[in-house]
Amino acid sequence: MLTIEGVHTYYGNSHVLQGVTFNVPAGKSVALLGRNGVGKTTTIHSISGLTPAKRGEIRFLGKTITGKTPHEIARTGIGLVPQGRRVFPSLTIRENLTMAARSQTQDAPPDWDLDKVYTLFPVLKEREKNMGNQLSGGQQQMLAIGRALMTNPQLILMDEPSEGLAPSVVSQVGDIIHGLKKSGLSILLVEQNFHLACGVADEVLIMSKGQIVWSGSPKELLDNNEIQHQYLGI
Ligand SMILES: Nc1ncnc2c1ncn2[C@@H]1O[C@H](COP(=O)(O)OP(=O)(O)OP(=O)(O)O)[C@@H](O)[C@H]1O
Repeated sequence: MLTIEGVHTYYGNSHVLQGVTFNVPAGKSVALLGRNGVGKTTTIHSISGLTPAKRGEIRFLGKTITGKTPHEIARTGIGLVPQGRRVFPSLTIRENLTMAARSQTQDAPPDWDLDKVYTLFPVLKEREKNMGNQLSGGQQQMLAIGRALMTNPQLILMDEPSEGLAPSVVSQVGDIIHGLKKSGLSILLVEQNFHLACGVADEVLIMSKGQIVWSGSPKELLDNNEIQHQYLGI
């Protein structure tokens, strides 16, 4: 579904992604792990066009998306749940959601609409007139996920959804990700929370210094103390 091949991305002269290659198969969830600053967010931003790749190719559903604008890439069916949620603080919950609404094709009714997002996250319905900045961290995360779903994506990119959340809320986020997977969405998840990532992923990738240095199943990683220690500091 998503293919990343030999991607190199820079910030000015700083060569951050140094030949990143991996796939996200349709209907699967892939977790991208690694220490701080190795290039995980830059990978997400290269896919979504926010920090375009300088070399290499990114294909989605068989079409090249490298070189397209973030808006064009979103319209191909890639939803982004950004690091830090990026909820609009001075818009209501409802406005945060409806401003993202987009149907997949002009003729077909959208899979995700306000009602369906409210069914998934009833607390957002209860608080729909509240401003974005009046939500707890967990509720803001639900809003960020709901906003991405309103674009009717086929693939969702999630950048550290557990960041700054209490452990009970982190397990709720894990349940939400499981639910999204069940609904047929493909997921690329960047996480610092090793156990959350291993609990929801079909495949785990480890990044170090701008390259993928290990890949395997969550079980293979859980059984491999050396890799955990070397690349994740566990
Ligand atoms: N806007 C920017 N300008 C310059 N350098 C940047 C910028 N954003 C990130 N970097 C640098 O690029 C490298 C990779 O950063 P990136 O945010 O992709 O890492 P990460 O693996 O997501 O880390 P974290 O877990 O801390 O978010 C780091 O050295 C970082 O300092």
